[in-house]
Amino acid sequence: MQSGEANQRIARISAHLHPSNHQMEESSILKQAECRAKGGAPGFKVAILGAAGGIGQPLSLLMKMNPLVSVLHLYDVVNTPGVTADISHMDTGAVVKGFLGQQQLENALTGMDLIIIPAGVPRKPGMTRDDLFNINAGIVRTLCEGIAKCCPNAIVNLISNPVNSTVPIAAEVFKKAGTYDPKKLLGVTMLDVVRANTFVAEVLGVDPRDVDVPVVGGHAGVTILPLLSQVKPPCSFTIEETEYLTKRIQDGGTEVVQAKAGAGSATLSMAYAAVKFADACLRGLKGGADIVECAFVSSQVTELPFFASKVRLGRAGAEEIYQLGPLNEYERVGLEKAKKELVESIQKGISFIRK
Ligand SMILES: NC(=O)c1ccc[n+]([C@@H]2O[C@H](COP(=O)([O-])OP(=O)(O)OC[C@H]3O[C@@H](n4cnc5c(N)ncnc54)[C@H](O)[C@@H]3O)[C@@H](O)[C@H]2O)c1
Ligand SMILES: O=C(O)C[C@H](O)C(=O)O
Repeated sequence: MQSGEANQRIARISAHLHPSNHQMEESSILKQAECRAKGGAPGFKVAILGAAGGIGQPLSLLMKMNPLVSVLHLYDVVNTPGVTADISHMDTGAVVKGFLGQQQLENALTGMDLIIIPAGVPRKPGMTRDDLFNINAGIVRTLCEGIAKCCPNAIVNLISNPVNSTVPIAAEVFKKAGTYDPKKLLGVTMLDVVRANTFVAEVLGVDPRDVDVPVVGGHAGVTILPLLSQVKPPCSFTIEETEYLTKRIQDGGTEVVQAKAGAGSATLSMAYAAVKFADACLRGLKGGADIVECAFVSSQVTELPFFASKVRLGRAGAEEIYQLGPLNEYERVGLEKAKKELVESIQKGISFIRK
């Protein structure tokens, strides 16, 4: 080998092993990923925005393991070189590519089928999710402006809190850009369902994988409304069990925030829930039948413009939104409380963009 050629090779390997933030675009990691992506296995292209965070990292890991994903774009304003280098070594099919900072957002988004957004600050003890509004509303707006421009047909899974307001914010951004498709904007409430399945299974003494609890309304405190009268397999609860379960499911996020004592909110169970939901969206995109999950979507199930309920996921996104079904008296009272808070959170999100 000529010495010039050898030096170039060494330089390439060195860039691969030690990509600095500034080298993100040029590093050989990304060049290799591009090469493989061209000839890669068929599958969906997924971007995670906020990929270096507490949720973002385990979510990126789990999406790299998903056989439906062929290309995985990891975007954040910090630390994506390290996360990308690390995850790209996993011997699974998806080709991983990292993007750092606002100037690389458009490249991160272009061509994507599904965007998952866990970007934003988490709660500390004593805070409500609404206390995150001032910071996270602006982050979600910027990211959604990018989506409207670069991948207006992508399905969006929005995790950033307060979901009851960030989903209306995203809808308004898309409306303003003329790209809004209500079927494709889904607020992720899957963690409430995951928790509800777990806690109900504990009370019943059964395997949580055999339990299905619909959780409707929204994603904050009393807006989280588990429909315990509709649990599958059919079962009944005493009033004490109903009160215990409803409160535990509604306060599940706070339980984790307090246990983490200032170090953030749920990340690992959230990454699990986000992947469960994203996988359902991808199976829907692929044309799978009978894929039904709960999500916070544009809705006519109640008089509110957005509401979480069971939706059927298909090629177009949330293709069908199911009615709530028969509620008992306890749930009817809970529904009224949920709607009272939801209407304000939704309006706050809408006003943030329309103001
Ligand atoms: N929907 C749910 O069920 C649910 C569950 C848990 C957490 N959350 C919410 O998810 C969000 C993230 O939580 P976390 O624990 O991962 O927080 P985190 O602080 O650990 O990570 C957030 C990441 O977002 C990144 N970020 C900040 N601004 C950004 C921008 N403009 N563009 C791209 N990335 C940006 C940060 O750099 C960071 O890496 C919080 O708002 C939290 O409340 C929602
Ligand atoms: O509770 C939080 O702040 C995070 C998230 O919404 C959750 O439910 O865990």
